[in-house]
Amino acid sequence: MKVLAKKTLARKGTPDGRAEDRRDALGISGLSLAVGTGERAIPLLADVTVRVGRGETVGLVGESGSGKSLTARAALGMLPRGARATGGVTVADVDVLAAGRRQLRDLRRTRASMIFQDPRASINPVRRIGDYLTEGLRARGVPARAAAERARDLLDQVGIRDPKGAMRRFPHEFSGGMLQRVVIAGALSTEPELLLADEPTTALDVTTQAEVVGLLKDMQRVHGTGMLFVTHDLDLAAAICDRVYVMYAGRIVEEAASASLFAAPAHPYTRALLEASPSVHGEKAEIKAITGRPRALAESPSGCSFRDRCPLAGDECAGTVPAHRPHGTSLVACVRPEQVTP
Ligand SMILES: Nc1ncnc2c1ncn2[C@@H]1O[C@H](COP(=O)(O)OP(=O)(O)OP(=O)(O)O)[C@@H](O)[C@H]1O
Repeated sequence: MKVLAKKTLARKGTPDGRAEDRRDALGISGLSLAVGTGERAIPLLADVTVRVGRGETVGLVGESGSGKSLTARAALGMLPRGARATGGVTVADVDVLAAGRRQLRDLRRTRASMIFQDPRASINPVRRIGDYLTEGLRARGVPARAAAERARDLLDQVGIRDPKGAMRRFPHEFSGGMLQRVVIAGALSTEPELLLADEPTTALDVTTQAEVVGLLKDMQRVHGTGMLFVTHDLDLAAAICDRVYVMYAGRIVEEAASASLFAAPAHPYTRALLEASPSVHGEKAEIKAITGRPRALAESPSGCSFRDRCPLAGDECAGTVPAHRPHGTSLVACVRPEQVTP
């Protein structure tokens, strides 16, 4: 991992107008990422700023390839091999981009946890659930007996029947939904400040999805953890998050409180996402697919990355990348948001 330059977070401020706060669970500030060098350099993220307050639930939403996972992983210092990063990333009071190996390992063990789409990919299949759950606690110096007691307690909290027996079982003995519950228990075992949930319900059936989302919210509330919830599903994000960041082609294009995002999207891409999704909030006359295909940052057009798919695009969208500006209660990177929400 190579860090080119670090901006001073305290000076930078955040898109929601607050000063960056060292006590935030997560502060990503002006993060840009690229792999390769010289003419072969491929930009992956550009000027991404995301903040998650303590105990807050924040959504990161966009189509496939928009850069959501890269952003979430950067919070743990997990950058693509050979990537160059500029900007700042802090988790609680840890400067992630400047952290050494050991500090990053400690951060991942105790202060920030990540849950992935497929629970089977996060658990070693030949280790017992009890070992998986007590590992982080033991690393924190909790004695074996107390760690086991805490693990059983957590299993109980996430709705696993017979926690004592479950500790002795192996991952293949659980269904996908039950195993994701175990992973959530593991992720919260050390009371981390930050939980990164990367499409945690996408691999589950609809009923189990709802249960796991409900459980995540409950657990997060009880433990006071800040959560970055990564999803391609804007309806789901708006339903469970306090605030949502919408990402397109490696950039944040809109940030808003969930309620206002739904009622008054300010970016044409946000509106297109809403029109393309079957709403959980009632009836929609028609589902409209977004024309064209999603772009990665490296292949996006100059100026506004969305302009080749945008029904409102004009000449002024081609020149420079639109800066974030307030519109209603949103912060939006579009030159004509009043045409999206008059
Ligand atoms: N190591 C890498 N080298 C080159 N390109 C990469 C690398 N890692 C990711 N990318 C590209 O960066 C873009 C963003 O990837 P990312 O995984 O963050 O997308 P995403 O929004 O999470 O999508 P999905 O929902 O499909 O997981 C994609 O176009 C991806 O191909």
